Amino acid sequence: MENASPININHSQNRQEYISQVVVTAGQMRDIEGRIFAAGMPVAALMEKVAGLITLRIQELFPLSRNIYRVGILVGPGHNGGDALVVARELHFRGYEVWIYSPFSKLKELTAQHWQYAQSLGISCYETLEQLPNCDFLIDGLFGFGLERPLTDAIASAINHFNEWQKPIISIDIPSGLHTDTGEVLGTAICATYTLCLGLWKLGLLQDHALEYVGKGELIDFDIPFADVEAILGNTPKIKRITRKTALASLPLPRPAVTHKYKAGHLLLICGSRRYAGGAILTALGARASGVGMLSVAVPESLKSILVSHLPEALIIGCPETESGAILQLQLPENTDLSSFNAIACGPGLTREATPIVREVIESDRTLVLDADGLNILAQLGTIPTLQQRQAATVLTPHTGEFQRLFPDVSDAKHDRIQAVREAAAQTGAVVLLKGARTAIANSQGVVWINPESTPALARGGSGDVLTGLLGGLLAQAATKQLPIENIVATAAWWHSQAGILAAQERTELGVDALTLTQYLMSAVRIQQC
Ligand SMILES: NC(=O)C1=CN([C@@H]2O[C@H](COP(=O)(O)OP(=O)(O)OC[C@H]3O[C@@H](n4cnc5c(N)ncnc54)[C@H](O)[C@@H]3O)[C@@H](O)[C@H]2O)[C@@H](O)CC1
Ligand SMILES: [K+]
Repeated sequence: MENASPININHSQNRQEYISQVVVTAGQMRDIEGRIFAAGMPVAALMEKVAGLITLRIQELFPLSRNIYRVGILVGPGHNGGDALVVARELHFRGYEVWIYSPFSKLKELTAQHWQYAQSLGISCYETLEQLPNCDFLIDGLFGFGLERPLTDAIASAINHFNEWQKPIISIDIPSGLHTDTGEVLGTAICATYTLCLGLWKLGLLQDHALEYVGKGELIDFDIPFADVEAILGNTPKIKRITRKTALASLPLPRPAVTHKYKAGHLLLICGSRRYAGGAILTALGARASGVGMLSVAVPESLKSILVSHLPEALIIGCPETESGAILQLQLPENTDLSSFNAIACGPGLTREATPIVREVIESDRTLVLDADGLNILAQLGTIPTLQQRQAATVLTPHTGEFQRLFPDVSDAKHDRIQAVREAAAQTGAVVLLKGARTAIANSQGVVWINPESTPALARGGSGDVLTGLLGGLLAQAATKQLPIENIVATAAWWHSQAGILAAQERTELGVDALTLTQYLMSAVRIQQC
């Protein structure tokens, strides 16, 4: 996975990979576009090119060979509307039955010219909703990255009206009504079936609250020169989408021909309580799937036999326990201390009684993953600032609730998850993985990875425990390598999601319990490697 070194974008075979990683804000896109225009590309020519590509994609999605399609085109005042008008004209020439709707009295100059030309071609144009004909699908060119303020009531009710039609909607660049950076709904928004994002992925499309509006997101590459992207984003873009290629690059595959179990990493899991025995098993099964060379699992003594029966290959360490069955004290085998391990993952199922254990692992000099009760205890201890002083990497893996308890004073994680996870990483010096439909991972230098593909099938108890084990196992194996920690965390998030997607394909979204998920981890990687 590229991070420390710049992505080599000078080879054409790398273009697609690079383009699929880059994520931009509205401001960055405007600056990139500004450079292209300043270099001499006419605005109208670029609009023609982009709209031509959109038209081709629409023809693939709704081929005339199958049907005679009637298309409604929604046109806004800016260049998003201009794109839509060029698409309207092209679809009209290709034989689609097209009508245009635009309620705006004032259009940008280029958009107004296209409107006038469309009218001259005899395409029906409407300014009000009342007499609109029926259609088979709609194209949304109301607003793109130029939407900067909440919608007026009139536009909002028009958008609601079209959503109620329940026809497929193809949004150009971004569903109208969404904020390009935060994905926030600015009043109301088009519920798209497809979003054809232009040139580079817009950040808002990767924010959780945008997902129900985006539909299937696709990128339309219109040959933005690398130099212009680099000039605005720098050599290494700070916010990136995890791709298959970047994720596979941080996997410990292939294994060296000559190795032994201790060279393949030694992970210590600290998890479980009498109340939450299952969490310990799931965490350990996640770790098993990582291929880690040696797995030790510290659990309360009363859980030892059940862990042994599920994981005969692991070293199960039974620890003294409290009256209610939480780990009272870490009791490692003779000649072993925390520095004997390459990485430690601590938290699932511990209960909040295990406070001294969490304190102890934070004080260790080992790469540390804190999850679940590990995070709740951390929030109670109020030791977040001390994480900066740790001698090894720390990874925190909160869901939104845990995040809010841990970081009450950072930006609202519900409003802008990317900003929130960045602030949390800067505050702690840790790599922070904020779980969600689009899990986001940040390091303290502001590098962010976003997992662009997942499944709601993973929204189930125990799924996070599997991730913690898997991540711990990958970190233990990477201990001797020079890979950035956030890249390994991104790989774990991607792998976990891919297993969920595969399991959901075979078993439906209802069939992916956490134990089943562990059984799909290996096949998910095997399929992705092919
Ligand atoms: N980035 C690029 O390189 C390209 C961009 N193009 C298109 O251009 C779009 C951006 O164009 P624009 O900058 O003109 O912006 P938009 O078309 O997104 O809309 C901006 C217009 O809407 C108005 N507006 C903003 N908020 C409003 C609100 N709440 N209610 C009513 N009106 C509001 C603004 O005053 C402005 O007139 C992109 O999304 C894309 O579709 C393409 O044409 C060509 C290539
Ligand atoms: K749009």
